[in-house]
Amino acid sequence: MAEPVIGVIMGSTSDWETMKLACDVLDELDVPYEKQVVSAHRTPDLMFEYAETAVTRGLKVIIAGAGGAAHLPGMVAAKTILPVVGVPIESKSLKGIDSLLSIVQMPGGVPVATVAIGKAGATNAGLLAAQIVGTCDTKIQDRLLARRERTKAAVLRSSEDLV
Ligand SMILES: Nc1c(C(=O)O)ncn1[C@@H]1O[C@H](COP(=O)(O)O)[C@@H](O)[C@H]1O
Repeated sequence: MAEPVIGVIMGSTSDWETMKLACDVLDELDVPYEKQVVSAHRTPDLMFEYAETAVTRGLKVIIAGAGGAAHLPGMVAAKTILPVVGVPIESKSLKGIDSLLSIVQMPGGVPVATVAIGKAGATNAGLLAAQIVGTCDTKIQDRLLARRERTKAAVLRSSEDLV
C-alpha cells in the first residue's frame, strides 16, 4: 500500500457522510490518502500535531471538512505550508452558510481553497487535491483526464433522455 499523499480530516464523525465523497474520488483515481477525525475545538492539541507533522509524514495536500463554526481548515492552514482545501459541511440550522463563511473568509496571508457546501463540494475537493498532486504525477493526470472523458460521455448520453 502506497504512503498517503493526501490527508482527509473532518471535525466530527457526523461529517463522514459528506467527506466520504472526497474519499470516493481519491479511491476512484487511485490516489493514496489517510482519513481521521480532528477538531480545532475539541482536540486542539491533536490538530496542532497533525498540521505540524503533515509535511514530514509525506502529505502534499490536506482536505479539511467542518460544519458550523468551521475553524478547522483555517487553523490547520495556519500551522502548515501545505495547500488546504476546505469543505463547508451543510449544517442543520443554517444550511452550511455558517460553515462556508467560516472557511472562506480567511485573513490575507493564510489561504484556504474553499469548495461549495456539502457533497458536491466534497467531490470537488477530492478532485482538486488530486489535480494538485497530479502536477507532479502524470499517471494521476491521465486518470483525471479519463474521468473528464467519462463525465463528458455521460452528459452527451443524457440528452437522449430529453423528450
Ligand atoms: N467545526 C467543527 C470543528 C472545528 O472547526 O474544529 N470541530 C467540530 N466541528 C463541527 O461541529 C459539527 C457538529 O459536530 P457533532 O455532530 O459531533 O456535534 C460538525 O459539522 C463538525 O465539523
